[in-house]
Amino acid sequence: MQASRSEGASDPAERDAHRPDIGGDAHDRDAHAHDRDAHAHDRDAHDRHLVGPNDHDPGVPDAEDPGQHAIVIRGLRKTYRRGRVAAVSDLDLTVPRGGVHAFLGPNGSGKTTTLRMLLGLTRADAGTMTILGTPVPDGLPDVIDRVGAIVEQPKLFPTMSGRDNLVVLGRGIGLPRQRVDAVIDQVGLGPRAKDLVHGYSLGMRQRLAIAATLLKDPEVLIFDEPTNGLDPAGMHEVRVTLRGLAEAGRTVVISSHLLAEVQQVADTVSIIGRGRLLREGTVAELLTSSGRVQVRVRPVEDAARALTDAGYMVALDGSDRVTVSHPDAAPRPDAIARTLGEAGLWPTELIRATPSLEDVFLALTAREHLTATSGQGIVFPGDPSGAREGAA
Ligand SMILES: Nc1ncnc2c1ncn2[C@@H]1O[C@H](COP(=O)(O)OP(=O)(O)OP(=O)(O)O)[C@@H](O)[C@H]1O
Repeated sequence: MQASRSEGASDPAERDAHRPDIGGDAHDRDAHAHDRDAHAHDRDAHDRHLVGPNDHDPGVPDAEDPGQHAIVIRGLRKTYRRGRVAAVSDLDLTVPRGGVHAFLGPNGSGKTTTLRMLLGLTRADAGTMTILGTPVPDGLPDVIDRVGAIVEQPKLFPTMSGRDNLVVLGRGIGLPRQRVDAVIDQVGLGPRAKDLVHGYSLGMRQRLAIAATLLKDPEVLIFDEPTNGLDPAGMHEVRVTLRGLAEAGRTVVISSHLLAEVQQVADTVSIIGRGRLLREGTVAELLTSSGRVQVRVRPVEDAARALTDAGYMVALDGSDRVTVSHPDAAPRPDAIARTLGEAGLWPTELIRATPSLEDVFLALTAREHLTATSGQGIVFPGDPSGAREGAA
């Protein structure tokens, strides 16, 4: 594994101390040190947990054979500040082999913590994790050469050329120079490879970091927020690079909260909120199953009742419109019209609305947040799961 600054540190305490940007204030670091102590006490119990494939969920194919997936996580948990901050709570995650998988969640939802646990950079409190079928963190030495990752800002030497940076890294792990040229080509840095890194744009630096992870030709690539801080051109460069890597047969896992960006590059997605899985599937499935129909009808309350009685979910926004969704599949306008007609109600307008990934994400994560903080049933316009509570 290359290119992540922390990965060279083998002692867990030292690795955590290198964490530059999360919980970075002194207060948090102290709290974190306490956490480490507390966790050291129950490491035996923890190690018993992290020994192999999930055995709680026998019906799920990956539970039977995690080897058929790039990454399988079950029941993963991590708390900080002596249990007061739950960063990850019983998280389940399945990343298929091949393609780009986006790991999505709002700020603070536990993405980085999850990736760090997966890579052995911080310890889980409970749960099982496998990479390419190998239980981690115990089996990391067996699988580490098949994984490349960037979870923190990689260290590049700005006064050296991009190529020389890679030569130094390659030499350190005994790779021939030809391998450096190959990875430069793979990320499209060729024409600028001999320029000094301090003249590189952020997008070029990120592609250089990605090139460094490719030196050992890994099957699985894990990038935490790879387009963070990039301008649209930089994002485009990185997106093209990620797509190219996936098309060459690798599994690329990216964490992100840039939804429009992800929609253009990902094949599969998992969305988390407050450390829990909210939804996973292909981008196409997620968008199709989240389709809605907007119906203009009066009186809206009667329409909402008729539709919820028929198994639909309905959100009201105070106008004469209802937004209708269904738990299993996108609702059909003709079926909605029939249901309303049977109740003696006549819609004046039915518009099929296809959500963006951002709509799906916002609906899922907003509901998660507000339900957790208020404990009330809430109607979110367009949020299928919240809608029934409000309309019923
Ligand atoms: N070392 C730490 N000490 C204390 N709390 C922490 C530490 N690391 C993370 N947390 C807390 O755990 C939660 C999850 O953080 P994490 O960084 O994993 O989320 P994230 O989804 O990656 O967020 P972002 O998108 O902002 O990077 C947050 O509440 C965060 O403040």
